[in-house]
Amino acid sequence: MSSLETGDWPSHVAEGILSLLPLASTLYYFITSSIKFAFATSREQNPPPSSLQNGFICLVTLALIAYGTDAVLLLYTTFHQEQYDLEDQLVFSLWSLLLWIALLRGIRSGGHTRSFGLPHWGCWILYTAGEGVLLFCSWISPLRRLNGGYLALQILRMVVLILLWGLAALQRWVINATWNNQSDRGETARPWLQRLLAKYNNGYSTITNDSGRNNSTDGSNDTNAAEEAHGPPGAYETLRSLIPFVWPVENPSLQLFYVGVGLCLLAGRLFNILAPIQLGKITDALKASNVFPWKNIIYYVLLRLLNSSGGVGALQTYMWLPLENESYKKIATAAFNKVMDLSCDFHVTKESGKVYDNICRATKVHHVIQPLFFQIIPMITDLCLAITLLHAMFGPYMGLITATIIFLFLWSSGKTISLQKQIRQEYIEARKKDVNILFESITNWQTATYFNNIPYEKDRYFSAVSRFVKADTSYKSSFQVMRMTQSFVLAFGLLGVCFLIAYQVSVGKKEVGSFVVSIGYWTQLYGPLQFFANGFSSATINLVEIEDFIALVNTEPSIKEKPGARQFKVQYGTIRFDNVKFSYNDQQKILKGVSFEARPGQTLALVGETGSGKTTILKLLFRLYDASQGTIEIDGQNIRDVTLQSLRGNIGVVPQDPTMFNDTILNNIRYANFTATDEEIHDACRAVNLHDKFIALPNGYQTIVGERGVKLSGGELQRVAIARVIVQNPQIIILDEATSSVDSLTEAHIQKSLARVAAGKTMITVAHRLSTVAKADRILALKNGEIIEQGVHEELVNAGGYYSQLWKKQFLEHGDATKETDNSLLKPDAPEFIPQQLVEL
Ligand SMILES: Nc1ncnc2c1ncn2[C@@H]1O[C@H](COP(=O)(O)OP(=O)(O)OP(=O)(O)O)[C@@H](O)[C@H]1O
Repeated sequence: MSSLETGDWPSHVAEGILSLLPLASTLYYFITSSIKFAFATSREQNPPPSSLQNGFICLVTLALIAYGTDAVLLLYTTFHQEQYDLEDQLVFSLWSLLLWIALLRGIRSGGHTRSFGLPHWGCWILYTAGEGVLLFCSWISPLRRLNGGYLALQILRMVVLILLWGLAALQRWVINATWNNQSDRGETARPWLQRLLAKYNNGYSTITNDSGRNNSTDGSNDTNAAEEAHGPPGAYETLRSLIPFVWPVENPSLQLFYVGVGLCLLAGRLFNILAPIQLGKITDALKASNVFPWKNIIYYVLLRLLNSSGGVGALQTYMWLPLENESYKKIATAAFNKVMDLSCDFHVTKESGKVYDNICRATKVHHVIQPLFFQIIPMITDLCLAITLLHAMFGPYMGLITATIIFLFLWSSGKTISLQKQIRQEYIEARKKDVNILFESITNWQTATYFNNIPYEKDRYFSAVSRFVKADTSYKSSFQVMRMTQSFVLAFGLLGVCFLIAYQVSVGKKEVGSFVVSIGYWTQLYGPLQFFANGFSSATINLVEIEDFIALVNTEPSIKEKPGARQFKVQYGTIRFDNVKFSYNDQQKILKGVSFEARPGQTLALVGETGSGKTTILKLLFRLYDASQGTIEIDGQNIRDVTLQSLRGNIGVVPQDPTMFNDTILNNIRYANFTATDEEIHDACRAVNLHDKFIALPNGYQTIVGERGVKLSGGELQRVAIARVIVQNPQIIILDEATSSVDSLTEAHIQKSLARVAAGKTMITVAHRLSTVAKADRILALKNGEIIEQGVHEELVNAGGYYSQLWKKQFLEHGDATKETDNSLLKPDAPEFIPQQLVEL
């Protein structure tokens, strides 16, 4: 091979390619694989069929061998034939060898996030073009004519590249055909969110099918299997879902802040380039003469100041703060609103601790965005600039050393990051468990105490904390291992750089200032590289946490309003159930075709053995669930066609187990109607026999009722719940065992008051104590989800059927139950109460 001579343009072109091709390809590969690593999508995770993958591996290995042999031949020629002008070719071969090792590694890890794609194809394009031009130059230029061995290797590389293209085309064709053959394109083409939600189905989220019913139990195994096969959604998809929470769409001035942050980052990069050059100038000036380079020193210090946290750093933080706060506000409210909007099925399966933990972690979304903006993007820019500058200023060997160190660094960091991701997942699981047990045990303190299980709860929490601490330790240890490895790699690189520049200075090729400049750039590389792994890993790791939040906000409530749902207009309050069927899950049918009508001014009672479906009927009426078949109408309006807000606003519910906010009695009752006056609330409490009791308390109506109302007795809680409904004054009233914890005397009083409140309204009441419903206008007796008898009390007792059996049983157990409803049992001086609303009527 001939040395290059001036005036021979093919030689110049070849020289340029030899020096720029590996550099350009490395930069390209570095940038695209970093992006791909972070933003890998599920679809790209499909590995190519293994036979094709093996083909790629063989071809790339062949190219590797060609570059390796080329390098060995060049080294041999350099040292044995003492031909020292082959530096360009040698660096080209060694650098290419390094790059192709990285390409081979990427292909071998196919099937994971770094499966080959854009980074590889881009490099192949560059190399095909570069090697093609090199071959052409060798052919037309006598100065570049290659001897046999080199020519054979160059042709071999060209052939390998052409075959790679052929194989790549085949791979595209095979994969497209495979995808098209997956008739419904199965899980691969399914939006990642659905797959993600499917993953959470077992936990707390639901997916609605066409009928709007929860199908969380069906097919979860299938979706999990698919999830395993295709992996979790890519970070790109997660980040894309975050955009609405991070980008201030409706606030252009905040958008400008983003631009400002970007400009600060750019300025930072510029100062990073200028500072070492300035330092080199100072060193050269000091060495050259006795002149005091004060101007250079001031420029240098100024550059350092501008690039510190007191310069653009401060401005950047100042502009970032409102952006961070804005995204916090959006995320916190989005998560809370979503949890509040989700349907009953979510709330009965959720684990409060996990949901709470999830929302708390989601509000830290800026921990993902921050490293991305402040570390990863500047770091990639810094590294690219550093390689280019070092290569341009100190020659190809310097470029080769830098590239080698960066490859080694990325490889070792990549290994630990993927290991960490798994450890972090375990860490998150352990923390969720820990928080959940904490929540559960504290909430269920009473149960734990009644069953003397406080030591058990303590043990349970201790185990959870221990597991968390163990996971935390392995997580932090993995960080240390990563940092140590990185430090070794960087120290190794520094040694190479120092030797190289010191040699160049010692033989007079470079000025002393160059040594300072090179070390300056190298140390600048050191910082961003270390941040790279930390920032990158914390960003990718935080993304794992953010996925939970994304899953939550994308969970669809199973009970949804129809588009264009009307306002519910209650006229009379006629309720009609027509052949209603329902089940909570596929295993058990709860309602098997229930039909009835409740008319205004009437009280309809639902009785029957426990678990027969009474409460379920009330839940369907309130649209906590949707019937799987049949219709429910109120005044001729299907409850599915009206807005939830307007429907629920017209129905007053006293649930089986009412709960209160940890607030005053007054506020708890006013919760049902924020416009209610104190007097109306007092009247409602008189109706449930509580007024005297409340005013006798030291703080009267201002007494705090404790968490969930624990400071009130069961009977008092039920009565406050009835008072709420009285204050709400709805047209339809639902009472589910509303007076089960109340003594007979008080119950009789409440019944009397309720009868007045319910005048002209529709009331559905569920009761086990049949005396409570004996005076109902119609009684429906339920058994196994079916209405087996209906009529008024006397009819049903005389019929001698199911109701009659229940009645007799209670009669035998408790004596003449009817007597309990006898008004004579009321205190002779019991005040006759007429609620305010009735007075107005
Ligand atoms: N969220 C749920 N998920 C699954 N099954 C449920 C759910 N809620 C209730 N069930 C089941 O549905 C059946 C009917 O429950 P429902 O509460 O309607 O009975 P009930 O007649 O009101 O009983 P009780 O008189 O004891 O209150 C029961 O077997 C119950 O276990």
